[in-house]
Amino acid sequence: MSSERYHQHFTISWDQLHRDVRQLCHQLVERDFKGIVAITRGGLIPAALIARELNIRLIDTVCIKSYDHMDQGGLDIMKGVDHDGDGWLLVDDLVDTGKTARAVREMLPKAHFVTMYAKPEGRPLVDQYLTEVAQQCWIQFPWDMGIAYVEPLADQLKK
Ligand SMILES: O=P(O)(O)OC[C@H]1O[C@H](OP(=O)(O)OP(=O)(O)O)[C@H](O)[C@@H]1O
Ligand SMILES: O=c1[nH]c(=O)c2nc[nH]c2[nH]1
Ligand SMILES: [Mg+2]
Repeated sequence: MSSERYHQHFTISWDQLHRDVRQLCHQLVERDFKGIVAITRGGLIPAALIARELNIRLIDTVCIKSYDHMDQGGLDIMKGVDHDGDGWLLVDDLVDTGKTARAVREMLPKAHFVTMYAKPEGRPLVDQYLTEVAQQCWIQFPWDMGIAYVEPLADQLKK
């Protein structure tokens, strides 16, 4: 699937992400997890912050790739885990079409699956998420951005 389906950007700063993780953790803190399984690479960042909030030290990964920037290709699963997820917290940054989530759910059917952000197509595949984002929005994460100079509007208009 190609990038043409994304018509808007939903930009998330490091501050916003950190606040969102803490908010999601309020809904998780009463539960007792054996550990976290992070879905690389996007899930690693929220997983590290969640681990700090919930005081979890045991962290494993499912290593999987679906997108080349905005273009979705075939799923490439490089590493799985050797259990069904019972008692584990499964973390990804977002669910979009649900293709990644579906594959990981098959591997870990008993895990409690959370994402920070969820688009409508993929939302039914996760147990919990914090914020819903429109399907046509590309979520722009802070690790994919940098601080850059922006020309004053008046100068831009002179061109
Ligand atoms: O619901 P889907 O349509 O499957 O999309 C969601 C997945 O896509 C992104 O990962 P990506 O494959 O881009 O790899 P990355 O985490 O290494 O950036 C994102 O981190 C999710 O894992
Ligand atoms: O950074 C990202 N933003 C998105 O909206 C998205 N959807 C799938 N994969 C994604 N990666
Ligand atoms: Mg990912």
